[in-house]
Amino acid sequence: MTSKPQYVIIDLLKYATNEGWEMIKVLLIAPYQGLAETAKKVNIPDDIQLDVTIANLEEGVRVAQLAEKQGYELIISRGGTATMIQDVVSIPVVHIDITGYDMLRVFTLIRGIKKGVALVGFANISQGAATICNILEFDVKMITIKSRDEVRGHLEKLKQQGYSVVIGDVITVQVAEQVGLRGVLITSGKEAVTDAFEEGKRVYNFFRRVNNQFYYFQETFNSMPFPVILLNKDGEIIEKNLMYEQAIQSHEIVKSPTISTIIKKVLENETNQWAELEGENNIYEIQAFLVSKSEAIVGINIHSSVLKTHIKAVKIIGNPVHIPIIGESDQARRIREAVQQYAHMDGSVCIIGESGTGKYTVAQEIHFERYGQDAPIMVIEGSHLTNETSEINNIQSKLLAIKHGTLILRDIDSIPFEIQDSIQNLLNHIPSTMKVIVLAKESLDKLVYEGTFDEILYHKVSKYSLHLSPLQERKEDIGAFVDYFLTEFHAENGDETVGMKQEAANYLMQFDWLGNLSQFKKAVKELSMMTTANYIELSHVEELMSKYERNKDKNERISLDGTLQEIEQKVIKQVLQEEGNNQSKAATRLGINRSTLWRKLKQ
Ligand SMILES: Nc1ncnc2c1ncn2[C@@H]1O[C@H](COP(=O)(O)OP(=O)(O)OP(=O)(O)O)[C@@H](O)[C@H]1O
Repeated sequence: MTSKPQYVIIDLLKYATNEGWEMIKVLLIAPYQGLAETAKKVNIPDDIQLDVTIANLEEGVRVAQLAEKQGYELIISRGGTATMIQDVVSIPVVHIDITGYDMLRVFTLIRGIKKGVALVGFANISQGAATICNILEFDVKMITIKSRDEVRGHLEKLKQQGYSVVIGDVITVQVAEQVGLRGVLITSGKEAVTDAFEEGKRVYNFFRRVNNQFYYFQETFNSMPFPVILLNKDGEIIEKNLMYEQAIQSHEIVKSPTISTIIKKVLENETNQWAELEGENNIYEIQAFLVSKSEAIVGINIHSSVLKTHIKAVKIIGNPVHIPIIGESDQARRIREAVQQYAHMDGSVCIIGESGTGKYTVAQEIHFERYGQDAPIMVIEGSHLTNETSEINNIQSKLLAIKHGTLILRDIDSIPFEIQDSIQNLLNHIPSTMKVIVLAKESLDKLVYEGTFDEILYHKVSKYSLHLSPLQERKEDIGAFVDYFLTEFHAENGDETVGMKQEAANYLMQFDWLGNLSQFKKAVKELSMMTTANYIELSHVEELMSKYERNKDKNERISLDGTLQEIEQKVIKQVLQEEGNNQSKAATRLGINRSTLWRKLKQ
């Protein structure tokens, strides 16, 4: 036995048989010369193309790494060399076991030596050996090691105790020779090598099946038509698909604080999460899902990205929030009741009201009552929809991905007639678990009557309806809205303004607020900015409202739509209104006499 096996690469002995067969390319790395010789003598299965090389421990590892690169599909080796190899290669490694025959052989070899024999090896050797020694009544000291580093210490101690022969694996024999003991190697016989070939075939076939599956998953992952990344709990990328590499140049997505929040939420709640994420120039829509709870891995699909300058027709709100329905008016109470009722009923809801009356807010609240934050809201802006089929398809695929949540379709009354058909089709294929809420400024039945709204779509979207009154019909809520909006600005901007004097609020109530809550909220914001003290005073309101009136006067132009007679009617009515219905004054301004004015009014 050579203490340092020579480094023979790969083609030491070649046993290629059965060309053209689907052969498994196997390399046997023999830690000692005799094993290579044994391999020559066994029948190699037809489907194995075997090469044999001799290399021990570190050298064995180097050979194995090279072999993997050269296309070997399976490695067979023995003892510590096999264990070290399996830690560094990603092809299967089969161990040649030490069998009972091998033990018997070695004990028979040394049967003449009656004393001073020890066996040093890992448990797989020492336990079997102990049984055989007992049966044969051999006096052999058994030492079980857990690591090869222990070998030298044990052998030195054995030497001091007068032992002269040590049985063991390659490493034991090598060290024995170095410390001055006689080493006897437990060799592997033909049976063990034959068994290893059979085991190799079994392991290889299993490995190939698993590998194929992994390959299909890898291919699917890579060919997904949208970017996907897998992240660990610290937000580090552990896998990314090709689309991600091609489409997302910068790392703005992973660096965003939204990502760490969403990862935390997915891991805690074990549910999918949606979010919109703002990059430098783009807005990304992302869906996060749990990949592995135990390893804390979260996947992120990036569904779309649009330039910040582009107005989007679709948006997904992943974390809807609760917005209280403010006020003590009958209308406010009625809305609160309706929210409760509609949230727990299936079927579409149509919310109708002038611009800024709070339709979208009420729709969000219905969602929140129904799902809380457990499901997302998909918002479609009807006024931004175009009749591009890709847009409808995009909405459809997102809806299917969401499955569960609320679809809010804003401004349904402004969807062009030619797209209404596609919308109806979209709603027909919507998952039944989605709640549909549509918002309109005009009554849909009126539009159906006028022929500008599809009747089937109308029936589909308005199982229940809710009308919101303009702000001028619920002026008693103005005070509550002022307080609510001031609190909101306080939280957003750290405003010092904490309230409004009663006379200032009373003054606000005198106006019509044709833009309803949207306009009113803007006015309260402007007032809170004008105020340096804690309370908004009457003087602030007067100043702001006179500015509004001046602008209104400038903007109030009569529309030139209609026939000449209709335009004339509009002019007469406007002048009459401005002159406080005083017909003489109006006639003088219009340059006509009173009877002509009267006749024209009757037309
Ligand atoms: N109950 C409420 N509590 C607090 N704020 C509200 C409430 N209702 C409406 N608002 C605020 O008033 C503004 C207009 O509301 P919202 O967008 O819901 O109205 P809308 O009728 O959907 O408007 P539009 O028809 O113009 O789309 C928003 O800024 C919203 O935050």
